Amino acid sequence: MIYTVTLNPSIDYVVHADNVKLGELNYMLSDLKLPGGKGINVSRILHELNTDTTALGFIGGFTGEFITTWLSRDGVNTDFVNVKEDTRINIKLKADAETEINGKGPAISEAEANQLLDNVEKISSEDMIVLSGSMPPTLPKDYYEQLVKRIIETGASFVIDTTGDALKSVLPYGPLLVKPNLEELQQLFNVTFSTKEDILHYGKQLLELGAKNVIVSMAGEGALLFTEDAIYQGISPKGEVKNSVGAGDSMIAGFIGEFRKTGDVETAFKMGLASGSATAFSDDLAKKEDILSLLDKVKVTRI
Ligand SMILES: Nc1ncnc2c1ncn2[C@@H]1O[C@H](COP(=O)(O)OP(=O)(O)OP(=O)(O)O)[C@@H](O)[C@H]1O
Ligand SMILES: O=P(O)(O)OC[C@@]1(O)O[C@H](CO)[C@@H](O)[C@@H]1O
Repeated sequence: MIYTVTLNPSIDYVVHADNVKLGELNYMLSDLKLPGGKGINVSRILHELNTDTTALGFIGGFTGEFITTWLSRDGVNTDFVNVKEDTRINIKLKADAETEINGKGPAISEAEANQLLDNVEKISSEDMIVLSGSMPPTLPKDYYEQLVKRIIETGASFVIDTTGDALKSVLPYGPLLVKPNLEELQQLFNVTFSTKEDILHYGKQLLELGAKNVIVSMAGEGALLFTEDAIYQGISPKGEVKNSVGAGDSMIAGFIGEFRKTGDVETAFKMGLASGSATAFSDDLAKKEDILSLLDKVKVTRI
């Protein structure tokens, strides 16, 4: 089983509008409400690719109910800790450019936080767990590290997709995969990249700090995969971008789902690239047939 943990799920409110003017009344062209949050997106794609998955995390209120109803209707297993306050709503504005306004998230009580820590202890050494996204503000700063310590004790492997100190603090525990995008990698090391060599240097740094595999995702420019043996460059197919929200999560799902089946990083990377692009080319997350149809168009070379 691949578990995912979303500490801060969301309803993603996708709004299409033309010529948005701040300070004036604007009308939407169309809108769409989707279940969101990085781990939930990973579970949705894993399920789409017929991999067993259960989404864990905190869920609350009418917004939380929207998410659980949607996931159960789609057949995605969940085992959330119910919290008192409402799950957040994140705005994804599609106008001339893509603009995102993410909520902070609900307050999580100590008892609720402890319940999730206890729940992750129940997974087995055969399982894998993906920890993704931001933390609601009331959780202790070291909450990801607390989770990882419990996971390590079970013998399960873990993947983490978060940013800043929370990511840095768990690298020594040996995550199977981390996947910063370019901006997140620059922020992590407080640097600005000017050459490809810079990206290669800091990607390798993440391996040195403890990650077993690193993907640096670069949106339409594809991605780089760093393993202990080699570095691979992945080129994404071109297409019409409809909604790139969740492209990174889809990439993680494609990679780990395939890696668990084949143990082969190159095949897994291809599935990750195809899944990321297929989501960028869809309004919602990608469908299985879209992912598979892009597989032949993805190029991976060892550099
Ligand atoms: N415009 C695009 N065209 C083709 N493929 C894309 C595009 N945007 C994203 N992808 C694919 O998805 C992968 C992940 O995208 P990206 O680097 O934007 O991740 P991210 O910043 O983590 O995204 P998000 O936070 O929205 O999930 C890319 O490496 C690429 O394979
Ligand atoms: O605020 P976070 O937790 O960093 O990111 C949350 C989020 O932007 O990430 C997903 C896309 O990756 C969306 O479904 C969701 O709205």
